[in-house]
Amino acid sequence: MVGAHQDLPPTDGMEPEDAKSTLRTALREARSHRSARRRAEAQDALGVIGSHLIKQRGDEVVALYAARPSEPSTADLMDRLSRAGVEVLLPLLGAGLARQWATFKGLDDLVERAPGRPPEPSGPALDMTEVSRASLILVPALAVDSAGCRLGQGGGWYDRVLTHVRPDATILAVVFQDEVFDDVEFTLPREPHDQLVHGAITPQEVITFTSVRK
Ligand SMILES: Nc1nc2c(c(=O)[nH]1)N(C=O)[C@@H](CNc1ccc(C(=O)N[C@@H](CCC(=O)O)C(=O)O)cc1)CN2
Ligand SMILES: Nc1ncnc2c1ncn2[C@@H]1O[C@H](COP(=O)(O)OP(=O)(O)OP(=O)(O)O)[C@@H](O)[C@H]1O
Repeated sequence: MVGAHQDLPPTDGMEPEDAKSTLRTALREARSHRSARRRAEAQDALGVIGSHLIKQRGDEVVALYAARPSEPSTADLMDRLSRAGVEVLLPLLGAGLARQWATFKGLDDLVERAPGRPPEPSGPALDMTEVSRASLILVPALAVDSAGCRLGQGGGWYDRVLTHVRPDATILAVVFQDEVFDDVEFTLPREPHDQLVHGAITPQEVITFTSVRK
């Protein structure tokens, strides 16, 4: 089910790159208005929904991300998963924006290397191809549509990394509920390099996009 979504500015006739940039500005602006209380509630709810899903699926290795303050917080989910013995892989950017992973070892181990950068685990660094060990990949996104198109932060980090997932892995975008769009009403701009996702997880529900084939 795809419910009510937020209103976005018109992007008709724009090149996909420009349309993406216009939409990112609007979506980031909307995120900046979420109160601390709503963010905390979303963190708890995502922890409950995500850990239930993963227990049900029986995933042993899950790729996730450590959230920046404006993103749906995965702190509770990472903590629950690692306590349940699930290996959680997190992006490790290092000094540059390297595409590597490292295993989550606890919330205390995460460090924000510079203001605005995602918190990172201490390592050791694992090659980006290690994502092929994960049966579930939860990716950050600003928005997603029901055709599986995901709008990210614009660095192309995930588009490159997702080329290494195993063919039977499930990829879900992590978004707030009003960032899920029904593609009949609104399609996100798509470029040839964009990797499709199979569904979305929000603090309210897990949504499977039936039209996206593995
Ligand atoms: N939590 C999280 N981790 C992620 C991603 C993401 O979207 N979210 N990525 C998805 O691709 C990759 C890297 N994304 C990055 C996103 C921002 C900056 C960064 O340093 N941004 C700004 C600060 C802007 C701000 O204040 O908001 C900077 O350049 O200073 C670096 C990497 C991998 N890890
Ligand atoms: N597989 C790829 N190989 C080379 N360049 C790529 C690849 N995927 C994406 N890029 C480049 O990365 C840039 C950003 O892509 P895009 O706007 O789709 O990012 P995004 O998916 O929103 O960001 P992110 O994945 O970091 O959240 C583009 O300029 C694109 O050319």
